[in-house]
Amino acid sequence: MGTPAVEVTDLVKRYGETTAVAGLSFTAPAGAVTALLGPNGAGKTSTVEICEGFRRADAGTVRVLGMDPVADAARLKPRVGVMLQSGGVPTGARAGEWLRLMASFHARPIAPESLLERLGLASAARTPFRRLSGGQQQRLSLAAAVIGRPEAVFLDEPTAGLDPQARRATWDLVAELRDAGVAVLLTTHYMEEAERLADRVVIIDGGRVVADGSTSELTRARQELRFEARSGLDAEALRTALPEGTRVEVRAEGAGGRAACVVSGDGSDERIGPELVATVSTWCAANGVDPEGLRVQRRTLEDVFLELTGRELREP
Ligand SMILES: Nc1ncnc2c1ncn2[C@@H]1O[C@H](COP(=O)(O)OP(=O)(O)OP(=O)(O)O)[C@@H](O)[C@H]1O
Repeated sequence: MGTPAVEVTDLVKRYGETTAVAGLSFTAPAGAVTALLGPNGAGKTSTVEICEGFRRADAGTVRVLGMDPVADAARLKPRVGVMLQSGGVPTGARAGEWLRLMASFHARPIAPESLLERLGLASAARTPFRRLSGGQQQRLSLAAAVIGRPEAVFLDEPTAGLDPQARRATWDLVAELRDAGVAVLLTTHYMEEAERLADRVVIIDGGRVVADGSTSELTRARQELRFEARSGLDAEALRTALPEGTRVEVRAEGAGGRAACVVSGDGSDERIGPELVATVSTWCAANGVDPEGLRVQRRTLEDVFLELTGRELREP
């Protein structure tokens, strides 16, 4: 692989007393989706806005397509697409007119009508920005970011608050950009979004990278056995019935006072075999536990985040 499309090294950003970004490094290659995943306030937007040239770093370096986002802004502009969390479209601009205007700035734009169609905005083409719904505004900002066929695209929370259909349309468009060789850098606090869409996930917490890799590298493709049960499940008793080193974790689940039980191996073996499933089932039967939804599944990025930071990725 050649020079990464985006290269962030030891980035620091402070706002007065707050250190939003505390020495962050990662790269985003061309032809790949790189997701900055982290809870609210982790420093994702600050990082992306520095890459976009909208904010200056206090320390560290950022290179986009080999250039400095601030010093080389004029040269970068036609080659980079930016979708801001706040929209960035004048409130009176009509959706279709705005996209046609954006297209006119580029040598080889995507046809505005086809983008409106793709993103479910065709019927809103004549509607002023301020009268669009939040989700429509977001999709218009996405369309404006990609219309010039950029080499690198920055998308800040591209699907926050979108309905499932609009989210899927966004994901399909992002996957197409990636397949066309574009470097896509997006921020998200949706674990599913990072898992489904990203080739590379950079998990950020408190302005630092806590993990970086593909989803399967981060989860180490490790399996877990999970089930739900009435609260009061005796995790210790279950543990003693299982092979030595097997981990049993019981997490309180909000609804109905039920508990989620997670059984995982000792780290030497990443798979959950049928013997272990049988032993857990037998123990449940003998102890009057109804293991609802008993299943073997791969560890999720949510689990990885919890393990690394001791906190949930999602806000309660
Ligand atoms: N302009 C600003 N002035 C002061 N503090 C700021 C400013 N922008 C961000 N912060 C603070 O910096 C920290 C990181 O914010 P940032 O928006 O970069 O995180 P984030 O991961 O993108 O979160 P979110 O998903 O909520 O946007 C937060 O504590 C935030 O309150």
